[in-house]
Amino acid sequence: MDLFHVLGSGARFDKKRFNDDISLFEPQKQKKPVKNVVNDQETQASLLQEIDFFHNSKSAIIETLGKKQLPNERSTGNNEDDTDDSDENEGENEIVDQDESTELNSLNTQDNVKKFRKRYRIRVYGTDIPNPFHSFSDLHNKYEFQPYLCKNLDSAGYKQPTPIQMQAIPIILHGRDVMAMAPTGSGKTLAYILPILHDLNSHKKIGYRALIISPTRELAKQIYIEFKKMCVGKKFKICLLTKATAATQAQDPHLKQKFDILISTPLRLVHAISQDNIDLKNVQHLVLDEADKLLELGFLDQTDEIFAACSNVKLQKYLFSATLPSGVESLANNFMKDPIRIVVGLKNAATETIKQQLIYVGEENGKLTAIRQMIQEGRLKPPVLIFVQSIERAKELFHELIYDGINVDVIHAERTKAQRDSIVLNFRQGKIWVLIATELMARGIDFKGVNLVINYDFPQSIQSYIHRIGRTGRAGKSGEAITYYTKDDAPYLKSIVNVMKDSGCEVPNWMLELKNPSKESKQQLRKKPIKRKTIDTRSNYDKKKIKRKRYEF
Ligand SMILES: Nc1ncnc2c1ncn2[C@@H]1O[C@H](COP(=O)(O)OP(=O)(O)OP(=O)(O)O)[C@@H](O)[C@H]1O
Repeated sequence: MDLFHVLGSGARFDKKRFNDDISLFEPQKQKKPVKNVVNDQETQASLLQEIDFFHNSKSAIIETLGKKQLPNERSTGNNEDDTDDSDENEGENEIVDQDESTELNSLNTQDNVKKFRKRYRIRVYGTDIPNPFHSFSDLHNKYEFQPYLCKNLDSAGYKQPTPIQMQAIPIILHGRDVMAMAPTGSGKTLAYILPILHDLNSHKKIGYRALIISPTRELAKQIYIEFKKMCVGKKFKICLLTKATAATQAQDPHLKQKFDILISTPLRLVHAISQDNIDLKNVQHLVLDEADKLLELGFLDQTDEIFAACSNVKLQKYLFSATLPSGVESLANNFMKDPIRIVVGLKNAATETIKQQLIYVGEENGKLTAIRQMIQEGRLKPPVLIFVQSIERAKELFHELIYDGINVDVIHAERTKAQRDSIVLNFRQGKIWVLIATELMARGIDFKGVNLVINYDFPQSIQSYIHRIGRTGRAGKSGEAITYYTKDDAPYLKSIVNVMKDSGCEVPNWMLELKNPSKESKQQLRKKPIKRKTIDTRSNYDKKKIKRKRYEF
């Protein structure tokens, strides 16, 4: 049976209309190369030069500096840069001539290091900053990475490090705290996994030595899988803290010593700490993935408790996110030790491979009309992620779209864990074409092939916008994001317009001339979403008719 039939069972499809999409799920056909959304050739060439981190380009092997000459590799100067936020994005578009690249890759002078960073749009702030590295083979040559790591990188198809990896890995290896901000889908996970595994060296029976905190269990699971992938050939013991694994460790105190790495959400971990089921005193590496989320009011107390439980004097802390607002950075400075800040690309900006659009839909029901039009015209190219602002609205939208003959599902915090796991898996495998989601799915989740993100409901903050649309356009691929707005959303439009402009999207002049929303109104929106009309476009007669029809089958 062809894969399309298996995946589409139970749904009504117009095979003619969705012919292009069906071919996506046919394994025997070679996928067409993804077209870059940037049309202008010159812009495309320069963008590719900057953002093509995932390209399998030929790399000049860095000159081997012999065995661990760690101190000599550092920059000699102090703060390479230390401007306030408004100036941080200046000079972003300067690109280093490609001819210079081979020379730069040797990174043997501070001038080359500076140019190298500029080329990869890496900015660093702090004192005594270690140099970046250029290719994964440098990790073996310079830092004596064990062969199993190089082998696993190769098996995963990771040929070239991404800019955040180039800079964060050496900094962590030099024992420093890090605050790292890099675009969505740019490989931040691997940027901390590799140096942690290298430093842990091998399995030891002394209890947890690395701890990774993630705001959602879906992301925690994804991180766990990535760790596992990089550990093949090594006997590290990794624990993804769940109700079940916490209970087992509670029953058998010896298990506390068995694991090297712990991955958890804050609430689950705080509960385990309070029950005395987890001992974090040997933790040397603490990662806050999606750090700005974990340092928001809702999570702050829990994060604080976790910090208190990590009492090892040698503890290194790492904050990673695509967005780190200035307030969060100041807060972080209070608990980090002489941290180095890394910013890749523009600060708090969207990934440049995403084509972003703002669409005015008038009233609330204009949104469904717009989606239905896309379905009818065959423009809704799966896989598609649709974000709404509440669980209630996710359910409502699901009950509308389920009757539109598309393979749709919905994910939110009220679904059971088993349902959530199976939805994520089915969406990854292409069994679900359109997934309606709440903010739960906005951060970190790596669905590689998402073609389109629709912000059905206007996001409540810039950070939310950047993370939501960042579910597409990952790992150098192109993607599309559409944000619907109504009259009620109009006062906040300019915030999104600014992000679009900064990430190189074309924006009409009238939008650029809009007024920025005030700080107060932004704060208000962040706290409370706009009140919206229920999503319900069908008459009772239609609903009964549809129900009857389904019953007849
Ligand atoms: N060096 C590399 N070469 C090729 N692909 C890579 C490399 N590093 C990571 N990837 C892939 O890039 C994708 C995105 O990585 P990751 O999920 O770590 O992004 P991220 O920066 O954490 O994004 P987000 O901010 O959305 O959490 C993943 O599919 C990962 O496997």
